[in-house]
Amino acid sequence: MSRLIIVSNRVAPISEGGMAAGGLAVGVYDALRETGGMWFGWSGEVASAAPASPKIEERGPVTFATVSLTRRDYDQYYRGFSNDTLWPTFHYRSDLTHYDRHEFDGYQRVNAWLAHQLIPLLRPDDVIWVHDYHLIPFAEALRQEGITNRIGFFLHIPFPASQVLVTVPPHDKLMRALCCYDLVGVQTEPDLRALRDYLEHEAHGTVSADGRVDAYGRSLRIGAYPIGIYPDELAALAKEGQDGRHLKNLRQTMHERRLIVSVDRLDYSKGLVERFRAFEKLLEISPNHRAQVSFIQVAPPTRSDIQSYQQIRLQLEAESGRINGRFAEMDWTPIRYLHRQYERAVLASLFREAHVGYVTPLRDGMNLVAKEYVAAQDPEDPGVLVLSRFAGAAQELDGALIVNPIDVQGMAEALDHALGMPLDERRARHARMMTVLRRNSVSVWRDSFLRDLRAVRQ
Ligand SMILES: O=P(O)(O)OC[C@H]1O[C@H](O[C@H]2O[C@H](CO)[C@@H](O)[C@H](O)[C@H]2O)[C@H](O)[C@@H](O)[C@@H]1O
Ligand SMILES: O=c1ccn([C@@H]2O[C@H](COP(=O)(O)OP(=O)(O)O)[C@@H](O)[C@H]2O)c(=O)[nH]1
Repeated sequence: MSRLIIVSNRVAPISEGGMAAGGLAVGVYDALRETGGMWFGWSGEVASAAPASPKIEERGPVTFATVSLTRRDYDQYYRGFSNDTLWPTFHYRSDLTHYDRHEFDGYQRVNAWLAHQLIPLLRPDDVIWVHDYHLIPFAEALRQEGITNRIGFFLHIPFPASQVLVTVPPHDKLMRALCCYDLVGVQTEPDLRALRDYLEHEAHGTVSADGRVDAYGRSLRIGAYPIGIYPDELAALAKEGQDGRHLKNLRQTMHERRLIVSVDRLDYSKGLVERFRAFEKLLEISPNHRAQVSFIQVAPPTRSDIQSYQQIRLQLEAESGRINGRFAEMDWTPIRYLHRQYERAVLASLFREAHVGYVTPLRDGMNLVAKEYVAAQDPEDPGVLVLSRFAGAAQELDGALIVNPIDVQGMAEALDHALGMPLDERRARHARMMTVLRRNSVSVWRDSFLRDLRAVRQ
């Protein structure tokens, strides 16, 4: 079998037990540790000069090849065009999008430089799988250097509607570059419909019913491949943590109260402010929950050098302070807002302890937390997932209470419904979702994408 080369901007921490840095790193690492192969990407470091070649480290069956970025590259490629232009637009927040042509030039330059760094490590039959919006031009850059290997691309974030995508000034260049891949995967059917729409109506290409595309003079395939988790591993992790220090401390402070839990990077796409207001609304409309329910929001910092992320942090701090000031009692704090990162094992046990998993992004490619919450539950006495219809996970998790994340009243009612749901119904919903999670595990995601990629030129 040919070697697998994974390319992504964010690479999982190399040290054992290191912190996960978001869903891409978690999902890709789970997929790669079974097959083995090489993972190439940014080391997460900003250095004064670009390295001459990647740093190579072995960890079990995975070889990590990482490079640092210069400050200019980081500013233009990562902070600028990737996270201040593409991220907000692809999450339908054109109001937060900034565009600077120099940043786009930097984005292309860094893609070409990264491709150049990878080339000496490649073998002719390697299969290359590139991940996410930071690296749309990566295959084009490899092709320009004569690389003919199979190259696939997976987009972890939503693919936006054409009329939103065309607000990015160089949308045509981006989509032309995207068509240099052999296979382009997105998370869900709605993402696939949006991609197909752009290719047919903006690029004037053709797309067949089974996903064959002819556009910009190139032939490729497109498909939907929802990323998953290992639900049984996660369940075991959650169970193991039940006697751990974190949970013991938590139980002592809860005094038998019910628990609602949310975990998200502190990102404006995650709908945190509306979520806090819906919890406030719950306390307003159902006074019986006052002093009986606590809400824990874990929200580790992310991309904090971007203004829109600084603003969401200030807004959330103000909201949690205001709501706690309004409802708190001497021995009860309604919202516990934790602006820090936790290990996945700790989160898994916290999920199992929670009566409600409260996952309400305004837009999200998938949202692995929603899947992890379900997997962590005790099947005999499971909690209830309240899930935004705009998370990719909502396409699969039909046992959740599906909400519109801007409908504060609707979310408060869903929380009330979840807190009062009878055991039989909770068990039935949970069992249904576990079946889906097992069927669409992370290995199924990896294997179906790679099967299609290996088949493209046969
Ligand atoms: O690398 P960062 O800038 O620190 O951000 C973390 C990651 O965030 C995004 O994750 C996405 O991938 C998940 C797994 O497929 C998916 O569940 C989630 O909906 C996405 O938001 C981003 O796409 C990654 O590139 C980042 O590494
Ligand atoms: O403090 C934290 C917060 C999150 N996560 C993990 O980071 C991933 C977040 O992925 P998701 O798809 O939900 O969102 P993303 O951050 O990728 O947008 C999940 O596996 C979480 O368990 C973690 O390990 N520690």
